[in-house]
This record gives sequence, structure tokens and C-alpha cells, in this order.
Amino acid sequence: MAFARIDGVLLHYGVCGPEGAPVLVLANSLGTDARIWDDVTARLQDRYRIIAYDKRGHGLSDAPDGDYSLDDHVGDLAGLLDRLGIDRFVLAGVSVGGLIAQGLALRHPRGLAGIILCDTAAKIGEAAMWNERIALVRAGGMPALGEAVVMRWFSEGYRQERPEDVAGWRNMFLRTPASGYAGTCATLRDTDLRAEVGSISVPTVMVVGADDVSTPVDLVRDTAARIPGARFSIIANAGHIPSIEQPGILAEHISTFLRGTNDG
Ligand SMILES: O=C(O)CC1=CCC(=O)O1
Repeated sequence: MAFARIDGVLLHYGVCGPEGAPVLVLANSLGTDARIWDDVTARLQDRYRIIAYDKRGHGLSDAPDGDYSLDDHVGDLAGLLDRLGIDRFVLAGVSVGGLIAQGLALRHPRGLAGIILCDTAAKIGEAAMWNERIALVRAGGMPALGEAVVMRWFSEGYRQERPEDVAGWRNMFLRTPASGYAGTCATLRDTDLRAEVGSISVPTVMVVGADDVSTPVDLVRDTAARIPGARFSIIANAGHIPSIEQPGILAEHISTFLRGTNDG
């Protein structure tokens, strides 16, 4: 575990895997931290140098007050990778992490060999929903959002078969700083890349859990259709976070993609 202050915001990150191996960077979703990638990392770390970080407002990173723009998140990641001297990498991001990946591909593509977009889209949700979540969390903290948000992350089968794991991920959600959660809801409210993603010029693959209710299959497919040459796959028996529910299958998608970009 390590920390870097980027433009005043302390970011928490971890690095593992052989020095000199192809670099894979991992970005997490709203209300989660880098631990959602642990089971994928365990499967890939013998072959890849893996950097997983907590985006601002989450995990052990700083959670400044106020709205975060997509440019804030993209600037944090670009600054972190600059600091670490990474000059070629593939980036995988889930949900808002995938929006950050799209933003990086559009605004800082230097060194970016490809993006793996998991359960994400060029625009996620409507302003009214994000404003409602912001109001609830600013008034009552994370518990005010109740069970519903965490339940939306997982497929019915996972919820029934793995109640202890669901309880653990709920703890991660509840311990997310309210300021960071609200700030990132504002990112989601204010970001619409639908008119821009046609300019993404790095190789792209999109995957989505078949049972995702937050970014449903058709929404993700629509974004894939807008990105030149993007490939699209559905992961069975997974909801919004396939890195938790189907880490083996997601790891296979990632390593196949890395091999195709000559980065693995
Ligand atoms: O909280 C949700 O509904 C799921 C989600 C939407 C954007 C994100 O990053 O996670």
C-alpha cells in the first residue's frame, strides 16, 4: 500500500506483479474501493504489473468536500501515473471507473494502450436520481441510502448464496466517506460523453454482467456501438461488479485483451 499527493489530494494505491511486466491499471466504482479488484489481481499478478487505486472520495484516499468533475478524477489518475513513471498501460474501470477510463482515453491518451470498460456507459443514470442520492447522503450519511444501493450491485444468485460476502461489501459501502460519495454522484450527474466517445482511438473492450441493473446490458451495448472498433461481451451470472462475482471470467477477458494489444 502506498500514497501520493496529486494536486493536493492524497491518493491511496497499491502496486504488485513483476517489475517490467505489462502494466494494468484498475479503477473502482461508486461506493467501493480498490478491494473489489482483489480476486482479479490474484489471478493476473504473476504476469502483469498491476496498479489499483482508490479514486478520490473513496477508500483511503482523501475525500474533499464539494462536487467532483470527471476532469478532477481523470487529472488525479493521470497525475498518479505520471508520478509513478508509467509510460505505457492498459486501464480497466468499472462503472464510474469506466467513465474515468473513457475520460482518460479522450483527454490524456498518451501511453494508454487500451481500455477495458466494465459495466459502464458514456452516460449513467439521470440527474434527478443523482441529486436525490446527494441530498440523502449529505443529510443522513451513508446509512441514509439504505440497503437498496448495495443490493443493486449483485445478482440474485450471489445475494442468496453469499450473504456473508454481501455483508462485507455493505461494510465497505457504509464506510465510504459521505463527502466522497456525494462528490462522485455529482460526477455521474454531470458527465455525458455520448457525443465524444466516437473519438476514442485506443483499442476498447466492454463487458457487462448479464444481471446488471445499474448499467443494464442494452445501455452498455449502446456505448460500445459508439466507440470505433469496440468489442462487447456479456458475463453470465454477474451483476454490476463482475470483478467480485466472476473474477475468473473477467480476468480471462482482461488477459485476452492485453495479449491482443501486445501488452501481455
Ligand atoms: O450505485 C449504483 O447504482 C451503481 C453505480 C452507478 C455508478 C457507479 O459507479 O456505480
